[in-house]
Amino acid sequence: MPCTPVAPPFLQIRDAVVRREGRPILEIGSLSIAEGESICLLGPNGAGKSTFIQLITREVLPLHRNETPVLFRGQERPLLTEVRAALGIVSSSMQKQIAVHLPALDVVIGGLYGMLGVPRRIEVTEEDRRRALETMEALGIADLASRDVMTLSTGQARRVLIGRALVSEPSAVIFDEPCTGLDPEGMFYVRRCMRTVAQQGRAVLLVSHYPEDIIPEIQRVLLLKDARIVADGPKRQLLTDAIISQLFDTPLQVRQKDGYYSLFGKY
Ligand SMILES: Nc1ncnc2c1ncn2[C@@H]1O[C@H](COP(=O)(O)OP(=O)(O)OP(=O)(O)O)[C@@H](O)[C@H]1O
Repeated sequence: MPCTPVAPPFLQIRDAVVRREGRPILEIGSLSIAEGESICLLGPNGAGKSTFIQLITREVLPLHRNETPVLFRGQERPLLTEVRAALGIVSSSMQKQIAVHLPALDVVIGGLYGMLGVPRRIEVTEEDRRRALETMEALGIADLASRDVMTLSTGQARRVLIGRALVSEPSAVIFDEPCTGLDPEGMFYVRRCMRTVAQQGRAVLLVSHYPEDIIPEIQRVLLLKDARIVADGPKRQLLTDAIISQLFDTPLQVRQKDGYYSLFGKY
């Protein structure tokens, strides 16, 4: 009987160590994320979350090993263009880089060219516009298309950035602390957009300090503390008072309702 080839993991990490100023700031023994799998990397400030993202995007390199520490779809030396095409990225720091008056649609179109806006040398096609508008429609933000991005609220601009990350149809989207700086309305819509991304069949790779960001579509949680993944498993097993209090070194209570989690201080 012919056997169906098994797809290699989207990401495989083995003995990856990143050192800065003489100390490890990230050490991952073994980790595998399947194609299409959504996860949340949860941890306190300084745990190594940004370094983890940069390891995936290949902006930082781990120490040399005989066996390549980071494999992308089974490849030891993938083309950077291939990695970037597969990954969309949304981060709050990106928003600070938007310092020009542009229609929100142009920011989304910029995602087709790996830029924040449309580069001058590029002639935008009708097809580009159609794709960008369709992406904005899917996220429920088509009404923002002609708005000057500098005049949008932080929450609206964050959703435009999600559109920018999605327009090139990546298979996975990294959400780097997507709700930082947002009011409850902004958080509501950003989390709803994350759900749309997951429901489109794309992997959501969420990095956050807050269990509140973990949308129901994410089942697997990785807890990062002091540069190491200290736990990796289903959220219902890891999002407990004892484990989360230990992760943040703070007395905390975790509550779950309708598939969402919330944190409360045990004052
Ligand atoms: N280039 C660098 N040189 C020295 N130390 C660094 C460098 N980059 C990061 N670090 C340190 O490595 C640790 C992990 O940093 P990282 O930014 O990955 O953490 P994080 O979990 O993303 O933090 P936060 O939640 O505050 O964004 C921190 O202690 C940070 O100060």
